[in-house]
Amino acid sequence: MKTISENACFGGTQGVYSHASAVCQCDMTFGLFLPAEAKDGPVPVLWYLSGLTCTHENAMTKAGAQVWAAEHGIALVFPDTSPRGEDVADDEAYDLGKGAGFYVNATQTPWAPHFQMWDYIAEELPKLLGKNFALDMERQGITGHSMGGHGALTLAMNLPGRFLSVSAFAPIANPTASDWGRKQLTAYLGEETAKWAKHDATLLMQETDFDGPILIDQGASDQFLDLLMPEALAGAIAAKRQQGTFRMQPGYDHSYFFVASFIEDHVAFHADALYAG
Ligand SMILES: N[C@@H](CCC(=O)N[C@@H](CS)C(=O)NCC(=O)O)C(=O)O
Repeated sequence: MKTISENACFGGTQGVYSHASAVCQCDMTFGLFLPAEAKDGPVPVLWYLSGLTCTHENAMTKAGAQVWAAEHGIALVFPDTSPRGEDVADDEAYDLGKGAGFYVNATQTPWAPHFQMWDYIAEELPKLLGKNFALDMERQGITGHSMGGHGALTLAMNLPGRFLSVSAFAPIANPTASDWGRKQLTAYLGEETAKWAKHDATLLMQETDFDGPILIDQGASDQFLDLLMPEALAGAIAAKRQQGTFRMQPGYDHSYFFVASFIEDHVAFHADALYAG
């Protein structure tokens, strides 16, 4: 693992690190905010998965999460959204290939050799983090924006027991029924739609064992609302009688100004779950 940068931040440290990823077969970069408390022992962890076109950097510099993480003594992880490098396949469209890994393990050509973002986030990066930093991996929460909200919800629901809480900002909520989903799931996983189901938060909600709290914020003026399909997930949450809060926020669009406006609530929501008991 290589340290790219470390900056003092709200009494803690905002770091950027890179490492050779065995599952993605390339070098991967991630951001990690450690609060001051990490100097004295392991602290709880909140994952932040980013959306289309993002690297590890967008949320780290634009969401304003560190001040609240410092207040609650929680670490923040900002992973990249896809494999990187010259030999990694890409597409001309911004919503496929680099910056658009969709948090799945690709099985199809030309994506399969590097696009293993599910295993990267679920397996490889947590092991690396637990080994190298003062993090309490028994106390993890996960959040994300747009494609990252989809990643956060599907990881939490597929890995019951791993995350004590899950939240999302404008998640891609029903990708198997949306052009933000069908295109990428076909490209990465193939045309057999049965293989897509574990990557759809709305479908998973009907059968999940995840019993932690869920918080979802959605901007009512989001320019991508029809692609995100929040009403499908809201309906599934209600139908399941899942513990959860869904908030439609009038006037807010899809940007980081929206994320930054509600990140305080999300960090506090996760802190409640991570410090409970
Ligand atoms: N490529 C499109 C959409 C990309 C987009 O809105 N990406 C969101 C996540 S889905 C984002 O966080 N972009 C990076 C940023 O705002 O820093 C555009 O540029 O309008």
